[in-house]
Amino acid sequence: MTSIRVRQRRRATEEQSESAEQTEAAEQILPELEDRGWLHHATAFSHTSFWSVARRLPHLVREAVALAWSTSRVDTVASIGLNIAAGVMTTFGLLATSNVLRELFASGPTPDRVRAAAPALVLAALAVMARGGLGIAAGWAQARLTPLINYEVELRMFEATTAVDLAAFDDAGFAEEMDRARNRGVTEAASIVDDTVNLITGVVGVVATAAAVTVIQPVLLPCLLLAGIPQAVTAVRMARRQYLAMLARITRRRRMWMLGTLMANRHTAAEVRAYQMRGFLLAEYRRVMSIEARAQILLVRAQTTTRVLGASVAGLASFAVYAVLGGLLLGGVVALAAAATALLALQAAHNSLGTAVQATNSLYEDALYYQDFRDFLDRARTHTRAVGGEPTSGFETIDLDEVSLRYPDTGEPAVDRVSLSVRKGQVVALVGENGSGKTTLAKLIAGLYRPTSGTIRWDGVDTVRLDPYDLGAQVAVMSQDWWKFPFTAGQNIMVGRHDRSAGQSGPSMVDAAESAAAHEMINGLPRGYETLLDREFKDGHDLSGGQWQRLVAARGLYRDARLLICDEPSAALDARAEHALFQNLRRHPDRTIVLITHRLANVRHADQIYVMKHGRLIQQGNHDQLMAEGGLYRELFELQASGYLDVPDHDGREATSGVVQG
Ligand SMILES: Nc1ncnc2c1ncn2[C@@H]1O[C@H](COP(=O)(O)OP(=O)(O)OP(=O)(O)O)[C@@H](O)[C@H]1O
Repeated sequence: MTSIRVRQRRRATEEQSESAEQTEAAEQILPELEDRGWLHHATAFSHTSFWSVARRLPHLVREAVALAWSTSRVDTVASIGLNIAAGVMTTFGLLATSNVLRELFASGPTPDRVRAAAPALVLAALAVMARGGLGIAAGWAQARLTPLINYEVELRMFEATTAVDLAAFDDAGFAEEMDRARNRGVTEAASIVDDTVNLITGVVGVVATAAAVTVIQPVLLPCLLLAGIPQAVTAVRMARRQYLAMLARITRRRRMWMLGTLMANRHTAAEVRAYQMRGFLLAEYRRVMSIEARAQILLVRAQTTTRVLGASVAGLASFAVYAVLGGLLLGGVVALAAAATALLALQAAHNSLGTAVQATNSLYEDALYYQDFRDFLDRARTHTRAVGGEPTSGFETIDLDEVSLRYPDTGEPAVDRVSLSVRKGQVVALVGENGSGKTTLAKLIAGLYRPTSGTIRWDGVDTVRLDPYDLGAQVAVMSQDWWKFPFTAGQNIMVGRHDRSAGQSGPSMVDAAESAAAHEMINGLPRGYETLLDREFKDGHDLSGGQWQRLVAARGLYRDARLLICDEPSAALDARAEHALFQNLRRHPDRTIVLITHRLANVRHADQIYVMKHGRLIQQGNHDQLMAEGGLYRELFELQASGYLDVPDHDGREATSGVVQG
């Protein structure tokens, strides 16, 4: 027992010192944790001042109504119309109440006064009932709108995120805006409609009460306004503070979210354990969390101060209103019945004003978030290629002329003034050391990136002028960093050309899987092609890295495109699967292959090999020419071949792997 306790104590002490050390280390090595949110949002502050939002209020209301209208006309009309009708009932109710009080405060025997007040009493009761019923019906229509709007806006969001150019995702600002738009912007769309309907309800209530008060005694009207001002100012100030704090905190929150994902994720679980990263990650999380908690506490303190000030001023204003009313009563300006109704009206107005102020406040705050969503859509539009352009159904030659690409916020171009030609039916290889720009160049050829300078032409036509959809349809990319799509095995292949029509040519799903040495493997799965490939779902299954890569190859082949980009297509494949894949990637008159691989045996028979270094093309030719020429290609090839020299194959022949053959 004692030894267990000693061990536990020792472990706790070790954990503490470990965590303290790691916190210290994390503070030293992670300068990116500095709060840089302000930098990305320098422009966002232009739309957070009170007046800029106030000016936009009518526009926001219009936008909210338009959004609701486009989602459900009936519910929009019902939400607004029924609330207005409820407001009219409020006026009727107050006027009827005023009549009741006037009759009751009149002189004469009590039974006569009660009898005289009875019709007005019935009217007042009916008005109250009607107002209640209309309010409930309006609430129902309003509640029906919410889910419809949510789906509509989410759809707009994903229409934008899937349409933008790949390059947009290399821009940190874009990713951050997308997060903001997704996290709050989308959800606030339904809220701004809700807020708008509530605002209309509140305003109608105030107008209805004001109308009743004007009829009863116009002198009391300014009292209504006086009572509401402090309430409104406080609410608006608090909303703005909250939003500004949110902007300042967003970088930290993203960091926390990312750390949280690393710590609670099946995909990272093995590495986190293998490298014993737990302490490091927890210390990191604790560090960001403590900064975040401090920021939240500061916000709450500032908001409480604002609230205390607002409540004090509101108390004084109420006192002033009652004093004015008392003075008017004593001065004989208003009658007792009118004063009593005015008190009821003030109470009703206070409630309606409360609703309107609260709704304006929420609208103000939600609109700031919703604006993020709108800003994101605008920004996404600038990253989206225009639809249309010259149609294309293939190419004889693709020419790159002095093509460069520099990623955002980077010093050196990843691809630097590269000129080359790729002809239909050729097998072209891109070779070079890590980071030399092969993948970037392949993505340029595939049209996934647009060059920052230089031109890419398909049969002499600048690709900028070609229809991007048509162009994309001619290209298949077996990417180096593929994603494990959580679909069935069959769907994982079919998404390669999910829109293939019945009459369209191309290999069947099984043919594609066979060509990529994936068919047997898929058949061995519990439900064959129907097996769901995600362990996070019931009956889900996972594959090994090499099995996944076979599936990725099958998807690329199923796409049956004119231009096939293979970026390290066999990095995870065993020798047999690699051989089978390269047998199927053999030369085809209608298909051009751009192959990137570090296994140089696979490029020996390529028609043209381009050697890259630091983004530049430094050598080109076929294998024999490049070997004869000497230089980087020969150096890399010989280095790799030397690994096999002492291991002749069992027939004593020269060792080669499955290569792209003619
Ligand atoms: N999305 C990106 N944003 C910024 N820089 C990038 C991005 N992708 C790649 N780079 C940089 O561009 C350069 C070329 O990268 P690329 O992936 O094209 O090289 P590669 O030759 O394919 O490397 P490897 O053999 O390791 O796959 C590298 O310096 C890399 O750090």
